[in-house]
Amino acid sequence: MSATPFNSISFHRWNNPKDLRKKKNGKFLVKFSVKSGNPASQKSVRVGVLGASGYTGSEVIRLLANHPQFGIALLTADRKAGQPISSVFPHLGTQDLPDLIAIKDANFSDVDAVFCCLPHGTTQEIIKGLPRHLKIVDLSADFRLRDISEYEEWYGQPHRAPELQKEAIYGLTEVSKGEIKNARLVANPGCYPTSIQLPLVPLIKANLIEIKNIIIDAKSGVSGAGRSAKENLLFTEVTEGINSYGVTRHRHVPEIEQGLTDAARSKVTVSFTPHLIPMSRGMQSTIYVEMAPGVRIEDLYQQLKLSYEDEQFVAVLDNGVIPRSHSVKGTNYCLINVFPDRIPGRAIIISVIDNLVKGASGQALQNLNLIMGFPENLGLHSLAMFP
Ligand SMILES: NC(=O)C1=CN([C@@H]2O[C@H](COP(=O)(O)OP(=O)(O)OC[C@H]3O[C@@H](n4cnc5c(N)ncnc54)[C@H](OP(=O)(O)O)[C@@H]3O)[C@@H](O)[C@H]2O)C=CC1
Ligand SMILES: CC(=O)N[C@@H](CCC(=O)OP(=O)(O)O)C(=O)O
Repeated sequence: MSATPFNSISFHRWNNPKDLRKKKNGKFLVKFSVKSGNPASQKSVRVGVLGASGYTGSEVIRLLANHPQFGIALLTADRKAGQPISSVFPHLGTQDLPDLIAIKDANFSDVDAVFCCLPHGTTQEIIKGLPRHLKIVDLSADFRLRDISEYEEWYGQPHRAPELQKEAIYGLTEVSKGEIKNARLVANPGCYPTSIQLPLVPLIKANLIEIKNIIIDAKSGVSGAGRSAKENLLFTEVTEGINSYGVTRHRHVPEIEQGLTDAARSKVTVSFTPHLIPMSRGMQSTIYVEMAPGVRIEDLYQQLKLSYEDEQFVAVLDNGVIPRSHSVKGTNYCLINVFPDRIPGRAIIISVIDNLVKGASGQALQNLNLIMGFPENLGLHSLAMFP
């Protein structure tokens, strides 16, 4: 186990009422183990996090701190291999966690499942080399597109694991729960596609909106781009401004169209423009649609309410209430609402998520819960950090 900066400090845990009742020489005993967290030895499922030194990997670790069944047995990194996680992410230093190691040095025989939090492109090769007993939730884009020629077109490189692609289940939890439960390899959706498909899929399935002329204007916090250094992500480039990117050709377009086409059973195309905005996390998609003939805004609203009435993590807000990214910060929620456009027959849909939670690590945990046969909400109870 790693040495952390906290070792030298006297840390006290006060969370066990039984211990507070113990007395010695008339004084309460309140000093317990320095480290909290979830050593794998005390949990029923041993989990590895590949890419633990990145944003989504660290978010998986944060969420697992509250998980009653999943313990962390393995953490990997690339450039940061060899370091304790506390030196990469001091906020995780209170957890009793293994040090970061390179994937080539990992022993998977004591691991039941992995979260694969690695860059797309490299992930296919790495997953291809993992032992078959592992359940895998892949957060990258490498197994999301069923058609590998589409992958090659949008990601600019050949698919390196076409056989595994056939096995992968696209993990938009609320839409594919049944398949996810039986999956070995889940392709966790991208953050933009999550925020966009959750409102649109039920409306398209119910034939309430036209499948042409769908316009999506989306905005993401900067953590969406990962932790590695890039010029366009410097503070000076991002602060006090808004930057459109991927205009006309963002790689999430085929993923969004794949999900909407499945819902419509006929080809759907969308106009999609993402933007980088000066906040660390959070995402909003504002979606402009045409309602089908004779459909009213109340019909869209009622359909969404009905579709998600039994879902814990997707909520349709009260009539007229505008979803705000603040309300989902740090949580696995997607908040949605629909509004009548001033132009008759058109509607505006607003959907917000935290890109690192429902858009990545939270949904990944929701999916692994299902794969391992647990309630999907285990470890995902946190409320929003507001403001
Ligand atoms: N950020 C987000 O909001 C979302 C991200 N995703 C996807 O999730 C994946 C991870 O994203 P994110 O956490 O943001 O990325 P980061 O760049 O923050 O982290 C990448 C991680 O992968 C490791 N790594 C990089 N290259 C290699 C390699 N060749 N071999 C082994 N390990 C490697 C890094 O190690 P080291 O630090 O040591 O270099 C680091 O731990 C990506 O595919 C991303 O597209 C999906 C949805 C949302
Ligand atoms: C702000 C930002 O740069 N966001 C990323 C998307 C994050 C995500 O969902 O990435 P994956 O599809 O790789 O999983 C982007 O636009 O490429």
